[in-house]
Amino acid sequence: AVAARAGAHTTIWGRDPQVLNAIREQGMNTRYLPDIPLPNSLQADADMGSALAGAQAVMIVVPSRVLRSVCAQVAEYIAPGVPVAVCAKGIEAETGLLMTQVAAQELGDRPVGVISGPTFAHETALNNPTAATVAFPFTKADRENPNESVAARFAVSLSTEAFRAYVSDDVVGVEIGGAVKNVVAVACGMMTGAGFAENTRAALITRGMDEMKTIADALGGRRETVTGLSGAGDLTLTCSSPTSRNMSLGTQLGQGIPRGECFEGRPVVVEGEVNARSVAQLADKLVLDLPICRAVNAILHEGAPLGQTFAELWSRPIEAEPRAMDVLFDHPANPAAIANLAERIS
Ligand SMILES: NC(=O)C1=CN([C@@H]2O[C@H](COP(=O)(O)OP(=O)(O)OC[C@H]3O[C@@H](n4cnc5c(N)ncnc54)[C@H](O)[C@@H]3O)[C@@H](O)[C@H]2O)C=CC1
Ligand SMILES: O=C(CO)COP(=O)(O)O
Repeated sequence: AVAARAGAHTTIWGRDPQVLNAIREQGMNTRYLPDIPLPNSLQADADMGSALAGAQAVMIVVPSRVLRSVCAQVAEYIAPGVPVAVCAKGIEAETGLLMTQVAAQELGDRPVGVISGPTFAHETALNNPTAATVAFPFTKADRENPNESVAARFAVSLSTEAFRAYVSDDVVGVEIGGAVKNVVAVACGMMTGAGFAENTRAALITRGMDEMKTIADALGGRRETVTGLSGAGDLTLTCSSPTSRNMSLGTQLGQGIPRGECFEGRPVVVEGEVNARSVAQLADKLVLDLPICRAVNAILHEGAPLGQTFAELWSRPIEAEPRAMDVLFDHPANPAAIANLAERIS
């Protein structure tokens, strides 16, 4: 919808013919965005071959667990050199690869980048003022003529009076923000569901951002990218709103609702659930200190009790902030404090 509003000839491909018919005939995505009028110029096509015929640019917006298979299909239909922007937020569970790395494996030498930011789908579709970051690797030629870089051309093709796109060359930094903020949002939800409020959430957001910087740094991204739209921006959005599926899952679990009964048993894409495990695996492999992400993984995937795990998180030995202060304190955790807080949470 954003690309069509910006004047690009845009076709959406999908699997559900009913949804595609509704987009074509009623100008509405009746299943995912009911009641939001979409631009008349937006085309919809169930045949990927004809949807992609002559495409000059592609955006892939599917859950992270199916990105690889969708990229493999897309590769059959697009010409060499056609740039692909990945909008999925995640880290592949089996390989630990970022979404652009997965896409690059399937798409050969086509330029691959990412579009990410604080962009709840329904608000974006409503044409509310929204901003996001477009990141592609920059070549020497791009630096000499940035207007012609793939990232800038994507940004221009998406710019409307309400949608503002920023450009970056830090693909890793942008991707880490989008993937890891979901895990932190699950943590924020858990503590909100357990009955705590703004102080707790602000602490988790800030310390979660520190974990995002640690991962970005370890993978070759830039720490300052994490303070931008795709990091701090999306973290703030997702950790502040029940609209977020990640925050909402955490809230339900924090209220003691069993996983199978969350979302009233409906299947809902909660990227942070899968990604908690991917991030914990990365932390093991790269020996990273990521206490919040590890706590979420332990609760979701290792049967750790929510109250005890958060109490242990809060009673860790004191440490420096910022980490760059580079000192270590020797101050053991207090078992009585852990027991007290654990009891209050459960
Ligand atoms: N919904 C949002 O506000 C935002 C979502 N994202 C990211 O976009 C990605 C997709 O999320 P949503 O669109 O919200 O999920 P969704 O569950 O609302 O929709 C996913 C879409 O992917 C399709 N799909 C699922 N499996 C498929 C397959 N094997 N082949 C082809 N299509 C398939 C579904 O039919 C559906 O149309 C996620 O990584 C999410 O984190 C990013 C920014 C905002
Ligand atoms: O990534 C999002 C907004 O930027 C959507 O967040 P949820 O997947 O938690 O709903």
